Amino acid sequence: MRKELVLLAGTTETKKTLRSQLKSIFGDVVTIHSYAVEEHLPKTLTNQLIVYSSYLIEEEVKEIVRTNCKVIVANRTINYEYIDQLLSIPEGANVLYVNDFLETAQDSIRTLKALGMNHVNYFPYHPENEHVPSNIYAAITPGEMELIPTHIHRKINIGVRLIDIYTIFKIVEHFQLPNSISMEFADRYTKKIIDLTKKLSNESQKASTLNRYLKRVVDGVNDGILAFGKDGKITVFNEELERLLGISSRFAIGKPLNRVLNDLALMRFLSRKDEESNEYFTIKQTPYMVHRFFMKAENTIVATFKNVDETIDMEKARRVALQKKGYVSKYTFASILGKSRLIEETKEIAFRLAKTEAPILIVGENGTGKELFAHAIHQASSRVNNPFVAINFSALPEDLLESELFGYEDGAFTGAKKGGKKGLFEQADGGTIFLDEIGDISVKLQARLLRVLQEMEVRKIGGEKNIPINVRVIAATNKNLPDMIENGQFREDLYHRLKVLYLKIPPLRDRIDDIPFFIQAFLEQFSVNEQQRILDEHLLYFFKKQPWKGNVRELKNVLQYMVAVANGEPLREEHLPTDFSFEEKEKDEVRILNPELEFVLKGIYELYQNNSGISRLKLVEWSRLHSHPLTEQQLRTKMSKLAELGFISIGRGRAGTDITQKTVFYFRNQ
Ligand SMILES: Nc1ncnc2c1ncn2[C@@H]1O[C@H](COP(=O)(O)OP(=O)(O)OP(=O)(O)O)[C@@H](O)[C@H]1O
Repeated sequence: MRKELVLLAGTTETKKTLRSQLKSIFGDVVTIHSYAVEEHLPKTLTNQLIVYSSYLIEEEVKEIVRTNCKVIVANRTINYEYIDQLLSIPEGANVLYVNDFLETAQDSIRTLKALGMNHVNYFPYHPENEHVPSNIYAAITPGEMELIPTHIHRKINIGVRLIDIYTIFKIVEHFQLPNSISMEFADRYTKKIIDLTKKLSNESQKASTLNRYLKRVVDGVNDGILAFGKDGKITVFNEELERLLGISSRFAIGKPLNRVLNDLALMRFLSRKDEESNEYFTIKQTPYMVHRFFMKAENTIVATFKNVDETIDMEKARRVALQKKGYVSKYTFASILGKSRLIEETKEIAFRLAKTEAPILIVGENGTGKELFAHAIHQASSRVNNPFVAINFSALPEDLLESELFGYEDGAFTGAKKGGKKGLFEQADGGTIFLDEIGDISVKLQARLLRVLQEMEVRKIGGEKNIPINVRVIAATNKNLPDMIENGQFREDLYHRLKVLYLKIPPLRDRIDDIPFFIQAFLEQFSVNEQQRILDEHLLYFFKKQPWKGNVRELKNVLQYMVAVANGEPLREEHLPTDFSFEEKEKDEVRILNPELEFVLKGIYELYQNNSGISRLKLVEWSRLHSHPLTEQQLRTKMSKLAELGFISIGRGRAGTDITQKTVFYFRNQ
């Protein structure tokens, strides 16, 4: 399963740094392609997750980023690892902040101030800015050392600003990455923050504002965080830990661990000598995963406490809520039966399409399994943990469809539910919406649907604001949409929006090799005893000859019917449904057969039933035995007539002569 992300940055330096940051977080789970505007850009980017290093990039790349891409504009933050250098600048000094654009320089100054680094006066500087205030103590820059005016000697490189934790979470959410990745990242992030806290803990009074800021960050983390030195004295004890242990940080900080904690097992675990380990502990009836690691440089042990129930519950609650609404996909590729080359190929293609984000149009006759494929595609996609919402356009009246799809605001129309209603598009957010029987949708609704797909936004009926949505669209139809476009019944622009990717499900008659598998599977499901589980050869042969206009569904229904009427007996021809789609038509044609032809056909049918192979020589013999000898030549003429009437097929060479289902019906009805 390939997850890909395209990083677009302004400069090579930013590209490199952010790329390595992303790589360190996502490892091999997400493939990262990165480009810098100052180098070269790809021609177009379609259907991808794009991360802009800054909103300033947008203008420069908008020509190449297609609307079907999902764009995340990264929030950037000061690289914590370098920040302590700023503390060496004396209070009240003038500092030039150097960057390639005025906006990024101003932006960074804002971040620094927000971090509490406001003990100096900042002046933004970029290459087109001629004016450099006098009395500049130092120039700081996020990696743009060569842009610093030459007369300034004190240069501080604070490194390229990194992508912040919230942006990372957005990426994690987009790919629906497993919980463990976000947890691991949060842990690493926590570790960095603690690292910095430690670094600063011995700094002068000037650092106190920064420490206060960091305390806010450490406190804001959802896990309990504890740090203590080699001497056993606690140095970090965040708010979450206060809450979960019921001990105040004021009491804990500065005290030896054994005076604060009274859980012996936990104490022993925390004081272990190994570098890193995990263990579960129950604290006040709540299970926690405690992750402990050693920070060598600081000679400090750090432990994070994660509430296991909460993490699992959150995921469970989400799934239960989806299940309650029925918004989950039920089938995987394993549920799609069949061993024929055609179905194997179709599954293979579908599996590959599942890995992309683009809309898919599934085309196939009734009952071929289009819905089954839509479910399986969702299951194999990165959206598997999000809703799968299906709507059938042929099942609901027009006005209901509109409110179902888009929702409505309170009081949008008479009878509208109080408080309004979320539409299916909104409910499917983050997941997949399956638009079944798309060929049955009215022209008016087509226009509305088109707008939603173009903008990826919905507006509720009676609503005023557009709600952005993130859904993958899978549509299906048994209609010939190009013909409908020709006749003005279907919008061509909508067709192209839906048919970015295309999947054709073959009719059952084109994959008759699958019929025995289906029979076996369906009989296993329906039959009441062992003997019903095996279909006799003649019936199997007959089944293989059917045109199966209703495809797998029809086959399934026929078998279910036969089991019901057979009353526990083995299945026989007589149990076939009487209204079997083409039976009536066949009967009418059968009546025109003259006795001479019927005699020959009877011979052919008997040979077929005896499984002895059908040849003219055998028929000569058979006719003699039945007191009506015919010559080979006579048989040739009559057999061609029978073939013409569709009772038999005359193959060349080894293929030999065979009967058709018409013959089966002919004798069954006598
Ligand atoms: N390859 C398959 N393996 C197992 N069951 C199948 C397969 N194909 C179809 N079916 C079964 O046949 C029935 C019809 O399938 P499905 O509803 O997916 O078809 P469809 O093409 O969406 O039909 P329609 O166009 O009539 O809505 C279902 O009961 C489904 O389980």
